[in-house]
Amino acid sequence: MRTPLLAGNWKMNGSVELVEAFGRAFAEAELPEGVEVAVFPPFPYLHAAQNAFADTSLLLGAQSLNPVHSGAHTGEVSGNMLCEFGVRYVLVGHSERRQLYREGDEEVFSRVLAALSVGLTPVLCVGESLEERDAGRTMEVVLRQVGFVMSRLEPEQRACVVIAYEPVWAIGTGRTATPAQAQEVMAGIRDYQASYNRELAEGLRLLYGGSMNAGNAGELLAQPDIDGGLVGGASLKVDDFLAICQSAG
Ligand SMILES: O=C(CO)COP(=O)(O)O
Repeated sequence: MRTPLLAGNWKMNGSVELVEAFGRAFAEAELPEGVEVAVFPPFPYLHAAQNAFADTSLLLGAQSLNPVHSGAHTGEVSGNMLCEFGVRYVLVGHSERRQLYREGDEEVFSRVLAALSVGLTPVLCVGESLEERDAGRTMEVVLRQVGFVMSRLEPEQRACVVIAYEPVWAIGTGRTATPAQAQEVMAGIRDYQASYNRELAEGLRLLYGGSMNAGNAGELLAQPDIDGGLVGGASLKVDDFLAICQSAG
């Protein structure tokens, strides 16, 4: 069935020291069998992470990529460059990028394509604002974000995408979606995919993100349509992140 994925998005946090601490802790840690764990440090730490994680099962993720492969794009990083550092996953469409850097659906789609073209697995982030939830528009917003990308992909490309549902109001606020709220949206995303292709929908990996921590992870991860987590703040503390990974068993 679906392989659970626990993904730690460090955002603009961390240090070489933290990378090394994760390497040491995960080299000794016993993780549940069949669970994938990936850490997404800022770009400058990818090389250190590739070395520090060499003796662990930790996979490497990146937080963004430019849609084009090279050229006059000062300050940007391409998918090819990420691959050189052993990166496997890349976040696309995180709400912070949508809000702070004005990345709209078209932009998100071009980044998903760029990731797929170099063999990276895009983690497509979607989620509604509090205003949208209060207006009863959660499913409409989430399915628009999902559909904009997925409906433009070939079936074999769709099969390579991971989707992370992160309600914007739950990110960094300590206000987690209840397991029932998260499950309802995840099931809605899977049903929507099933309307294209049932088999693809069954294999689609769906992560929950938004104030996930060691205390609430077990209950969230026990939901039938939640296949893992995209963890922000709690992924910066090695013991907390390990505890979350262990609750995926
Ligand atoms: O945005 C997130 C992960 O991408 C979630 O962040 P928090 O876990 O800090 O709420």
